[in-house]
Amino acid sequence: MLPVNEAEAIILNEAQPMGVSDTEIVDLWEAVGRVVAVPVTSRLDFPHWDNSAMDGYAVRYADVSQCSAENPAILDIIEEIPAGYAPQMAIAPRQAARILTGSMMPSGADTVVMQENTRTEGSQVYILTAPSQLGAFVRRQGEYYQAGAPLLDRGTLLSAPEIAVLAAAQCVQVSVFSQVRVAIISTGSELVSPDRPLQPGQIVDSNQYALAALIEQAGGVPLMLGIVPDNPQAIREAIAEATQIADIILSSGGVSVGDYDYVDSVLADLGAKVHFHQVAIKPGKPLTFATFSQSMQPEGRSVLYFGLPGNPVSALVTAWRFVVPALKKRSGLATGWQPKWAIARSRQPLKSDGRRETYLWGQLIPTAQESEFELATGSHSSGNLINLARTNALAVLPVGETQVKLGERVKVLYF
Ligand SMILES: Nc1nc2c(c(=O)[nH]1)N[C@H]1C(S)=C(S)[C@@H](COP(=O)(O)OP(=O)(O)OC[C@H]3O[C@@H](n4cnc5c(N)ncnc54)[C@H](O)[C@@H]3O)O[C@H]1N2
Ligand code: MOO
Ligand SMILES: [Mg+2]
Repeated sequence: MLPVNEAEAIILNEAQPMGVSDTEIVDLWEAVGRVVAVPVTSRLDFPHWDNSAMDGYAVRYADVSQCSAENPAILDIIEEIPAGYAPQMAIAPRQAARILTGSMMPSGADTVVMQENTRTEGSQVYILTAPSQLGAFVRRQGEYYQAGAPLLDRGTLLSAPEIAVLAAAQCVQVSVFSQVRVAIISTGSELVSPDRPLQPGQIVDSNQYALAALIEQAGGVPLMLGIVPDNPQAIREAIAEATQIADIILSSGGVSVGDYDYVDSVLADLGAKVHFHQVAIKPGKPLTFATFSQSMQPEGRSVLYFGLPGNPVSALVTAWRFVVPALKKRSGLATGWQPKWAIARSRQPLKSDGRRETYLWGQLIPTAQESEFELATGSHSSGNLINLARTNALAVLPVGETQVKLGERVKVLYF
């Protein structure tokens, strides 16, 4: 059986990032969660002009550098500069302007004295403390960013901080990679959608919803293709349709050794390259990974096919472990697409048969010292999805390791 890290290497090698032909322009307010496709520069310096970092007085350093409370510098206030106002007058020797935080510096002035270090009398200001240096409390034009320099690189994920940067730079439209489209197919003649009454022997198709939610959270667009019965022709049609509309295809069920497990044979029929169909992972051993190369994909990329096992926990665990990193890499992210790992102390003893890399679900709990792992209570059967609720992490026991004792460290995959 293929070790997990080898399966991961095969998948990530096939998950080639989006390229120049997969880009679109979106408005800034629609750009959150998207990935920068064309590096962004701005024509504006940041700050846009010299401005004050304090409420106080704009002065000439030479006038105030020697002053003190006993020997104040006395300056004429010639103008008041509130925020949003362009100064009209130049500051000459022994003059100052009243200035407020963020306001534009007047010409002639080079330093700001904070209000707390001054006293005013009529139209004069007494500077009681010499500024620490020339330029004190002045935010210089271009100090943080100079027009034309790279602002955001290709592959940057746009979240609140990056959106703030783009807004400040007046980039109201941004070129981003298209979102990865992920077709989701549930195979199984026993399945009914959650809105249908359940007949004896039927099972609710929870995988379609679980996987769609996961794809959406990972930044992809789920295309819910519904339930397909265990019938080779129906499965073939569904997969063939999916290859025309999706970058990644997920099916669940029908990949084990049962009489009605048709996914692998249909993939072979459709000319897919099947890279593997079993991985030494628990849960999730019957996992098929294939690629379609004769597709509508630009730049020679292939459509990735994941035949996930039908058991609800197996489907979700294998999607977390293998599908999400592949989707994120495919989406064009330059960094941060890899699985996230932590080391945590286990609050319970953990057990495995040691034969497959074993994933136990629970919660990663950050503490001020060391993170801790709280195992979900109840059965860790791959059919029990009920205790998956409120979990955010999987503790991993490698092949050959049969236990982690209470309080020992364990490697954790977290989301
Ligand atoms: N003789 C063997 N039997 C099984 C093996 C094996 O190695 N030898 N592997 C077991 C393991 S491990 C798993 S996992 C399952 C995987 O089976 P399939 O991928 O073929 O899935 P199905 O047989 O179609 O279904 C399994 C189970 O999951 C339920 N299911 C399926 N789809 C959904 C869905 N969309 N939503 C909710 N639940 C779903 C299905 O009803 C079954 O209960 O095979 C073992 N057997
Ligand atoms: O490994 Mo299966 O995926 O346990 O239930
Ligand atoms: Mg089966």
